[in-house]
Amino acid sequence: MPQKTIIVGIAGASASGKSLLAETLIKEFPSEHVCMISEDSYYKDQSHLSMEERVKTNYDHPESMDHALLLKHLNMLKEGQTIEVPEYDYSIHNRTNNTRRVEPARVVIYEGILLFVDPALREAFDLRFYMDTPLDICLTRRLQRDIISRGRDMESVINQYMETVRPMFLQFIEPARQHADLIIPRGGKNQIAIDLIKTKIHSLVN
Ligand SMILES: Nc1ncnc2c1ncn2[C@@H]1O[C@H](COP(=O)(O)OP(=O)(O)O)[C@@H](O)[C@H]1O
Ligand SMILES: Nc1ccn([C@@H]2O[C@H](COP(=O)(O)O)[C@@H](O)[C@H]2O)c(=O)n1
Repeated sequence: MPQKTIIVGIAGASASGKSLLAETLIKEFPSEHVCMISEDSYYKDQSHLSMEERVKTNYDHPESMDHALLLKHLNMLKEGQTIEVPEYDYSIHNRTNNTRRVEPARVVIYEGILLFVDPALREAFDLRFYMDTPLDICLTRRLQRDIISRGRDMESVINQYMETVRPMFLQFIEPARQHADLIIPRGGKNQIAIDLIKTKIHSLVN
């Protein structure tokens, strides 16, 4: 009988530590059995827009995501098929022409801000985790990260935060925490949460 694929979803505010938790979990399992996919890879294609227009997109609204493609790929992985995940480049606010090949794995960990908003998508996860990190810490981390790694300056990060990131967090992301199976405080370095999740995933896999 083919082995079941366990699909894990990690949601929470931007820079709340979702990627760090996913990366930490991956290290806890043999690499060939676990893979990680970021919801950000599924931002809608914006090739038809100018750079000036792309900057104005609300990247924290569910409409900015191609969740239909994400769900299609998720189901393909469940069926044992290989997928080509779009590669995203934050500096051009768009997908590149490249894709990343992801082979079927025993455990697939998705991380993203809006994973639990759409009912059809959130139901696809076997386990749902929500990172409960205070917003001031998220903003501080986001400022550092976006300036160092995503080609932004302080003014643009703060403007975007006030105009879309914070309002969309309050409207969509925070209300969706009610759908999580486990709320994780103190971010991706919470060793007790990591141990609990590891044990649960092991019990589902074996
Ligand atoms: N518990 C933590 N303590 C210190 N730094 C952290 C912690 N969690 C995340 N970070 C740092 O904050 C930044 C954002 O974390 P990340 O995991 O990328 O967030 P997300 O995926 O939720 O956007 C990264 O630079 C990461 O190294
Ligand atoms: N072109 C883009 C696309 C996305 N963002 C921001 O990324 C955040 C989600 O990614 P995390 O790793 O922080 O979870 C989201 O809050 C978007 O505002 C962007 O700035 N530019």
